[in-house]
This record gives sequence, structure tokens and C-alpha cells, in this order.
Amino acid sequence: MIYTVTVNPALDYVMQLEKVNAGEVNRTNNYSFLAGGKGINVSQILNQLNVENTAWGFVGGFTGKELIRQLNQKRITSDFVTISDVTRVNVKIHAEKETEINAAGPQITNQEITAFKSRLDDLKKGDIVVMSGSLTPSLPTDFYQQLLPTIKDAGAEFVVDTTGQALLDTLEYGPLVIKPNHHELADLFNTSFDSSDVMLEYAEKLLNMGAQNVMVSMAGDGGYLLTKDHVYHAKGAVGTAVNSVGAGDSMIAGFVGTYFKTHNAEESFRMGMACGAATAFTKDIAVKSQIDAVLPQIKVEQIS
Ligand SMILES: Nc1ncnc2c1ncn2[C@@H]1O[C@H](COP(=O)(O)OP(=O)(O)OP(=O)(O)O)[C@@H](O)[C@H]1O
Ligand SMILES: O=P(O)(O)OC[C@@]1(O)O[C@H](CO)[C@@H](O)[C@@H]1O
Repeated sequence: MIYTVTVNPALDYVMQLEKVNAGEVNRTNNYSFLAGGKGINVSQILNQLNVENTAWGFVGGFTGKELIRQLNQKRITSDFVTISDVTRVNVKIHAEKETEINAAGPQITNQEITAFKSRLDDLKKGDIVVMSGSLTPSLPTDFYQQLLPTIKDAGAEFVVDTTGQALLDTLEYGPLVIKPNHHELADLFNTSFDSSDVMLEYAEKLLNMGAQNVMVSMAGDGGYLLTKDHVYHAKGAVGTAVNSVGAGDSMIAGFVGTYFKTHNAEESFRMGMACGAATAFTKDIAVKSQIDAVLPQIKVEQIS
């Protein structure tokens, strides 16, 4: 089983309009509330790939109820801890540019945290836990890291989709895969790259620090996969990008879902690239037909 963890989910209030005039009243008749949060996006893609998964996290209030209603409607299995505070709304403005305003998120009590941690008692060997997205202000900054010993003791694998020191702190526990984009990779080492060879040298450091696999994503410019044995490259799929929200989550879901079924990292990377592109080419998180349409375009080449 794959478990996704979204401790700070959101209703994404997506508003489309031609132009935003700052300081004025702007109007649109094109808007929707979509169940969001990075782990939930991963669950959505896993469902499209027919990979059994359960979404974990915290939800509360009227927004939390709507979120769960949408998950049920999409047949996403979930087992969230209900909190007394209210799940956030994140505003996504799609005009000439994409502007996102993400709220900090609700208060979570110690009792609610304990209820969440007891979910981990269900873990078994071979399970994969994918933890994605921001923490709420009331959670300790090492919250994900605190869960790792229990996950490893159960014989399960894990992925933490985060950046900076929080990501580096997970490496000693051997994440199944990490996926910095090329900017995040440079930031991790406080450097910049003047060639892809230099970039790959830094990505390799992450393998040596404990990651089992490293994917480096570069939006429309393709991506790399480093395993313990080989380095692979794939060009970006060609299409019209209409949305970047969730492309990274979709790439992780494609990798993890395929790895769960095949244990083949190269195939998993190919599916990851396809899922990321399919979501970039659509307004919402991609569905199966869109992923299937992109997949034949993704050619993975072993470069060493
Ligand atoms: N414009 C695009 N054209 C083709 N593929 C894309 C495009 N944008 C994203 N992708 C696909 O999605 C993957 C992840 O995108 P990206 O590198 O932007 O990750 P990210 O920065 O984590 O994304 P996010 O915007 O979700 O935070 C890429 O590796 C690629 O497969
Ligand atoms: O504030 P966080 O947790 O970093 O990101 C939350 C979020 O921006 O991530 C998803 C897209 O990746 C959206 O559905 C959601 O609103």
C-alpha cells in the first residue's frame, strides 16, 4: 500500500481571468474550489495509475468537509485525523501570470498529532509513505523527520517532498527517491551550475548522502534520474503548458506508483516525466487518458 501524507491540505480556489488590475475590483466567472495539497495531488495521480493508496493528514471545519466530499467523489481512499481548527484555502490566480497565495494553515493540537502518529501502526514491509507539502505553524519543523524511524522500523520506504535543510535531514534514513528541481538542487549546496555535468556532480552527492534515487526536474527542459548504478536523461514532452501547480507532485506520484508495481527505477522515471507533463498541459491534475497521451513521447536514455 502507498500512503500519502498531507498534513496541511487546502481547498485550492482557482480563479481564471485575462488580467489582474492590482488595487481594483477584478471579476471572473471562471473559478472553482479544488481539493489540493501536495500529498492529495499524489493520491489523485496514483488513483489514475490504478495504484492502491490511502491519503492521511489533518482536516477540519467546513473546508475540510468539502475536501473530504471531493476525495470521496474522486474515489480517493482517505483516513484523515479530524481537527478542531479549519483547513486552509489557497488562492491560485491564473491570469497573464500564475500567482499563488498559500495560507499558513490551521492549529493542530498535541492530541491530534498523537492520533495521526498512531496511523503509522498500520505500516507493513513494502509499503511506501509519501510526505509532501508545508507543515502548519503549530507542527514542529522536524515533524516529517520524527516519523522516519517508525516508518523504517516497519520495513516501509518513504519519500519526503521538501527542500533545503529539511530535505538534507531525511537523507540518512535512505529515501526511496528525492526530486529537487534544478534551482532547489543549486540552493541545497548554495551554488549555481554552469553545465549539466556540474549539476549531475551535485545530484550524485545526494546519492552518496543516502538517497536511493535522485530525480532532477527542469520543468519543460527535461530531467535526470540518478540511481546507484546509472544516470538517465529524458527530454521534456512537447505541449502547451497551462498550469504548473502539481507538476512536481505528479512526477513523484508517477515514479512512486510505478516503482511500487515494478521496482524498475528507469520505468518509474519515464512515468514520472509523463505524469508531470500531463499535469502541466492541463488545468487540473492530469487524468489517465492525458497521461497515456504523453507517455509515448518520453524517451529515457542511459547516459552512464
Ligand atoms: N512546460 C512543461 N513541459 C513539459 N513537461 C513539463 C513542463 N512543466 C513541468 N513538466 C513536467 O513536470 C515535471 C516536474 O516539473 P518541475 O520541474 O516544474 O517540478 P517542480 O518545480 O517540483 O514543479 P511544481 O511547479 O509542481 O512545484 C518535469 O520534470 C516535467 O516532466
Ligand atoms: O503550501 P504548500 O503545502 O507548500 O503547497 C500547497 C499547494 O500549493 O501545493 C499544491 C500544488 O503542488 C496545491 O494543491 C496546494 O495549494
